[in-house]
Amino acid sequence: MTETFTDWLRQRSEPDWTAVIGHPFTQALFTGQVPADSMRSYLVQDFQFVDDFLALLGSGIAKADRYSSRLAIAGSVGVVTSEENTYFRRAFDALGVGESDRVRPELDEATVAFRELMRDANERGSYAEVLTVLTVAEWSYLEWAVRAPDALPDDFVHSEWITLHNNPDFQAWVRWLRGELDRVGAELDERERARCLRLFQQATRCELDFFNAHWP
Ligand SMILES: Cc1ncc(CO)c(N)n1
Repeated sequence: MTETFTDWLRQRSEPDWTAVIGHPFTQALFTGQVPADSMRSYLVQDFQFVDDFLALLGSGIAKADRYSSRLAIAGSVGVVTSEENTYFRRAFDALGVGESDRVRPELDEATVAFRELMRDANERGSYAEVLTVLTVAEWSYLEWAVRAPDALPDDFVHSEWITLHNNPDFQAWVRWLRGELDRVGAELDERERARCLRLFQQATRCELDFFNAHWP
């Protein structure tokens, strides 16, 4: 038996996990058929998600048990604050998103739930628990994005959201996150492993609710 900790977590988060990575929102994204209103509301909410996600990456850097791990997480901070940040700016310009919706939009229920989960992990979670939430967010996004066909939609708002989550660097980052959680998970006792599982399941549910909130 060579089931890794992250495989174990994912398998026990079905059927939600599979519902996330094959969500109709992502299928429509592949053909550029997410209606502009849905794409706008999704990205406005996601920009707020990314703010808390960035804070959680900071928490991971602080809690990591070694320098090489801090470096790996810091590399991802670089992407979120550069490529991904400029994507949001350009997409908001293209979609006509006003200043207040960029800075302080009214938050959906799904965004609030995810925010609370991330803030809790940030403030009270162990390194393993922080990694668990980061892993769900990144691994699930890689898994839907790798399902994209070779021919991407013309509109960069759609196509770049796919390629941001399906490129060699992002694949390597997710591979690192899983390996790191497998490494740290091997040291956990049963109670701590169970806490990670509950968090993994809750975060997966949050991902599903997040897509559902922007899909009819
Ligand atoms: C809701 C959500 N989950 C995961 C990601 C990937 O970090 C994202 N951008 N948004």
